[in-house]
Amino acid sequence: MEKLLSNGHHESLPESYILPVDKRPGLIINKAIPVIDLAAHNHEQTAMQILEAAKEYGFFQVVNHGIEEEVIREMLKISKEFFQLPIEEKAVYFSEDVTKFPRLHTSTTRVNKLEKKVWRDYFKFVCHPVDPQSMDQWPQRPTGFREIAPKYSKFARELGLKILEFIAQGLKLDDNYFNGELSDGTSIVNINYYPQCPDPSLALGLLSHCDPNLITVLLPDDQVNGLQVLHHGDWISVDPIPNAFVINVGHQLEFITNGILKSVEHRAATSSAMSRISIATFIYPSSECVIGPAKQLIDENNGPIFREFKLKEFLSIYNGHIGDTANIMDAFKIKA
Ligand SMILES: O=C(O)CCC(=O)C(=O)O
Ligand SMILES: [Fe+2]
Repeated sequence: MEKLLSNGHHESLPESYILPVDKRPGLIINKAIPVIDLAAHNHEQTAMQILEAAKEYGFFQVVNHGIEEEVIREMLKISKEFFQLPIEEKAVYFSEDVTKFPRLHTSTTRVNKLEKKVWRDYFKFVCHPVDPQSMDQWPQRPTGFREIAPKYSKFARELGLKILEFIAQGLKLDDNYFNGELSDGTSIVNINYYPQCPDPSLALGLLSHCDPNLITVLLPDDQVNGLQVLHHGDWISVDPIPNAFVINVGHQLEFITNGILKSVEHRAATSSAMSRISIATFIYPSSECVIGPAKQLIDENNGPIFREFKLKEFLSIYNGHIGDTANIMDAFKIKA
């Protein structure tokens, strides 16, 4: 079993985590992603705010989203406690098989062509559809994991679907446009754990990437920041707002909106003072559905810029070009 970071003691940064100079976290620009109040009365205005943020930044935070604070607090708590379990207890979830869920893993050199590691352990599980039989493979410890994790992820997924409804309204599509097969694939929750890092200036918790799915609902640690988003060539840091969620556009939403919404590069920096948790809920289209620009967004002045495909084809290209967004998008562009 590859050594988990979360059970090690790290006095200095091992060579295998030291990134080449151009990949290291550098200058951060003092800008912020938009914050959107989901309880505001004027729904049409909220839809427009979401649309503008998703076009300009590919990212925004949402407040007054309706998910109870207690659920959020408990999910962050059990997530931290999970990574603090003794290695023997966690080892049963560790697997090299990427198709296995739930699955615990750490960074590997395999995931990027740099042959460098990133400062992160993670635990992944499927939150939709929930198969009651597979639940007995879920962690029994920390206490409450089996109750809190499904409850939290159901709410997080519903929040994602609600945002998709606003996006559909903003784009003048049918309100239910994203319901059904476009959002009904396997949803995955990824609990990221970034231990205290001996030298955050030389390493990253996650390299720059865009998410492969439709839309992501991210609960960042409320104690320490780490998420950074690329905006017109500048890296900006997302400062956590207690109880807020960060929403980001995945590759599939960029394809379906014919490039109107942007899937934007982001990464996770580490901290020398504290470990950090983030919990990402990824909503995916179903594996059978044909993905491509919405017909309603195409006219004689706006031709389709992406071709149609199925998720399996996308994922094989995405996984073969991890972090190389230009090449991934290019594989689906219609050439003039
Ligand atoms: O840790 C974070 O804030 C970012 C996580 C992320 O980008 C991901 O899991 O895809
Ligand atoms: Fe991501």
